[in-house]
Amino acid sequence: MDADEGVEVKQSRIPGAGKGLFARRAFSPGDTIVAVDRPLVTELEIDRMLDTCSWCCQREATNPTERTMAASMGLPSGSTKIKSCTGCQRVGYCSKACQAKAWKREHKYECKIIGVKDRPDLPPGVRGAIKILGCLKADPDSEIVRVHKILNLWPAGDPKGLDEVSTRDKKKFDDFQLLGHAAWHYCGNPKIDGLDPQSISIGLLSNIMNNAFNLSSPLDSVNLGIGFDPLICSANHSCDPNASLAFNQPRQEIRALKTIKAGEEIFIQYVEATDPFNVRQVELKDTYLFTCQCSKCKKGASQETDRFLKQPEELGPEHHKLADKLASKHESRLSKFMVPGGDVEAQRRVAAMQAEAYSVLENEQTALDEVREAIQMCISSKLWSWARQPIPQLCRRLLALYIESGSIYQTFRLGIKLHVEILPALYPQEFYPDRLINAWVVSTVINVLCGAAHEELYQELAQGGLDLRLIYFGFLFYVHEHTPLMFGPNTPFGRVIDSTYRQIMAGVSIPEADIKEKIQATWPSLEALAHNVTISSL
Ligand SMILES: C[S@@+](CC[C@H](N)C(=O)[O-])C[C@H]1O[C@@H](n2cnc3c(N)ncnc32)[C@H](O)[C@@H]1O
Repeated sequence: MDADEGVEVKQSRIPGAGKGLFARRAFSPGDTIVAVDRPLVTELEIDRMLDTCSWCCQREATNPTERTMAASMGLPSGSTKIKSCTGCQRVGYCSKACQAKAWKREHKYECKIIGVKDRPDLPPGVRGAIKILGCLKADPDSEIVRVHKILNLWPAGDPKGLDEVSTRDKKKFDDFQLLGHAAWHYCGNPKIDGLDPQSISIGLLSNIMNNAFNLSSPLDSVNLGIGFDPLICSANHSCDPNASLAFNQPRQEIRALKTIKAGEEIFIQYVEATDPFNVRQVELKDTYLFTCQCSKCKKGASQETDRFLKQPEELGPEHHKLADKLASKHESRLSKFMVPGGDVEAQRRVAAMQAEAYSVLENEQTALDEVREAIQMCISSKLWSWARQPIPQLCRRLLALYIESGSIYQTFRLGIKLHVEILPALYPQEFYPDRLINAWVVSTVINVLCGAAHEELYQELAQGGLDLRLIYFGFLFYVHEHTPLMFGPNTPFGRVIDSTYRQIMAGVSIPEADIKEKIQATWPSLEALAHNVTISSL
């Protein structure tokens, strides 16, 4: 049975959620539920159009330091060369094969449009709509089915959907209308039998933009662009998802996180499912315009994700002044961060601290010190545990900033804390993408620490009972064992992990089982190291 024969689209059991994706057979954790060779629409961010392949979305590391580093690690970004299209010079490809596939499928419909001299770069949704309209204009008979599939999704597929967008977010609706018309206009106002141009242009744009998912690679921390596909996008959201998206450049998959029985609905997460109830609800409403009715949200703010270590009234008086100042700073959006339990004043104070921590997270340009201070503020209040959001997300941001600033030892320590203490508390599956990606990062950092330049540190850790080489094997085995379940073996990520594993194991004479036994023995030292990463030593 093909992967997408294992599912069907029908009415969701969540009230008001429209249609959803359902399993037609049972799936085990790690199984591929749906796979498409490439999402129907993949559009790069404007900043990525010249350094990333417009067909497979593989990025070229253009910065010389990053390129050397990526090449030494065997990462595709270290060997990729993007050549721009000689026609438009606005997009590029990593190979002739990708260019040929893109031309045949879509680029021939946009090349002249986006290539007009001095025309500003068009946003991803408009470029996606131009290509779809181009295909439809060139071949109405075969493309009409596909267009109907797109227009069948919420909001355009629901008689009240577009009205709802217009009522809930007029600005968004107006933007979609304008951009939809722009795409229609750029394509030469095609007339298509049976379809009203007005509704098809706004319908295409809104369905792409309302339902798009982010495209990123586990080997690259950069946001590449957006993807949209009628089948993948039929999956509804749950804050307790049983499946997850995996992008294998350009193959898009939905993989099972849990055991799924035949007949069960498939749910993915549109926003971070471990965020507190109010944060999830507001984000889903603001971005996707719906009130989440999933099984977890039905229980309100009473779940593990909402719990603090203490009641809001127990916030120490030394934090009151800061919290009151933050309450004024975040007054206009405090309701998004209101916390359960306690009296109103105490709730307000903790909500203000929560608002501050999330605003640091939301700002993509935040400096390293600000992220560290936000973590320190929450942990020192003794209300947040390390596994209570947004601490885990802030820790991952801090990790990325440590890497950027070349702080190898700090990256190593925080990466271990994430691996041992924080991520397992949030995501029970060992193959969960965030756990795998963190473990891969830690393994590469340990590899650097095992080099001659860090001999002193290596010896110091060895004296404390931590054999870094052994720990390196532990992380390598972990990623090698679990990557096939989330990303598959013959994929960009799977191939890098497998070739690293083979290269390393070729020079090892001790049987893998013996190494694993030794790794087991070092686990308590690793736990101690994770435990010793405190707010003062971050
Ligand atoms: C990507 S589409 C999913 C397919 C959609 N249900 C349909 O009928 O076309 C996203 C839309 O589905 C609905 N939806 C998804 N998850 C939901 C949930 N947990 N609760 C309520 N509505 C949901 C919302 O209208 C959302 O904007």
